[in-house]
Amino acid sequence: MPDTGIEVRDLHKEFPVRDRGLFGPRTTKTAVNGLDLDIPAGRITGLLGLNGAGKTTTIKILATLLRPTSGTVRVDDLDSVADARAVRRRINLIAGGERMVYTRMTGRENLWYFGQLYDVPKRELRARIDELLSLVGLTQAADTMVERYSRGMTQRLAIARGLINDPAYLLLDEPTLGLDAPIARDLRRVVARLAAEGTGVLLTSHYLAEVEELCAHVYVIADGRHLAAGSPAELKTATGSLGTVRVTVPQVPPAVAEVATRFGATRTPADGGGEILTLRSPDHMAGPLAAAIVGAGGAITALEIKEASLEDAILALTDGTVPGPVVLA
Ligand SMILES: Nc1ncnc2c1ncn2[C@@H]1O[C@H](COP(=O)(O)OP(=O)(O)OP(=O)(O)O)[C@@H](O)[C@H]1O
Repeated sequence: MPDTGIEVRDLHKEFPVRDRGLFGPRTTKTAVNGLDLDIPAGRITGLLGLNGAGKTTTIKILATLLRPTSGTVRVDDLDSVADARAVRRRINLIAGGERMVYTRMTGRENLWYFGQLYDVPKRELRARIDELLSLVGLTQAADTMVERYSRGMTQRLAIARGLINDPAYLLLDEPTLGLDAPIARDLRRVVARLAAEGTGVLLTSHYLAEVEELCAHVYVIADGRHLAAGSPAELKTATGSLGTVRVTVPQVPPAVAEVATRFGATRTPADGGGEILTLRSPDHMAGPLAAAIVGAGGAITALEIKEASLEDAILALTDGTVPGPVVLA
């Protein structure tokens, strides 16, 4: 089967809801409103948006847990509604914060059970379970009932469960939610390695640093609609998100004050004496500012550059500062 990726076209999902409580009039809530997404093999694709933007609904449709109201999802050219069984073999879902394993079974029993659900051949399954338990650091706790696991251990088991069928496509909905920093870092490494080996990954996360570290391409959605797409760097450029350059100087003679004014830098007293000149600007302005200060006879005691973050870009997009949709090449 060719690895053509996951192709989402004009996806819509409406939920029937009742306004004003149980006996109110029936209406519909549109959670996903015409999305197009491409999740190719071997790439980590991000899906970002504020609370209620439609991310979880989209991921659940891709995982075949929900049926779309209209539109199509094709996984390696298989239709996710008509060929749902075959699609399920090729995908898996890891959702942080949701109970995805059985507490009245051991870790190993859980993986055995889910492996059988995915039709993993028994002789392969035994070896794969050992491999996955070791990968998520649960070898010692393999035969302990999950109800005795800590939250982090349960989440690690959910990660192993998500990999049990060696999925071609991995859907990650807040996968590091509630994980300790070292375990979250290990998970990011595993995900990066899987993608490098050809797995297609879709990631939603509120930790934008994680998205920035992992994702080659990011879709930003709001109210179930497309708002912007591109690499984290492209999104930052498109929204004009600025970094911060901070230069500490021991004193500000008139020529240096004039440089600060010319660059539009703000001046604040530094803790250990002197002043800090702060410039909100693209990162590449640090060099010219420092050179101008030295050229004006000033001295520099510290120089700090903070790059623009993806968080700034997403905030700019979702608070309406940048009128969407933003079109990138
Ligand atoms: N079963 C449902 N019935 C009615 N409305 C729903 C249902 N599931 C989701 N919604 C609504 O659809 C919209 C999208 O929800 P969804 O959970 O997909 O958003 P999200 O982007 O994942 O948000 P979050 O970041 O908070 O997880 C929300 O307004 C939500 O209230």
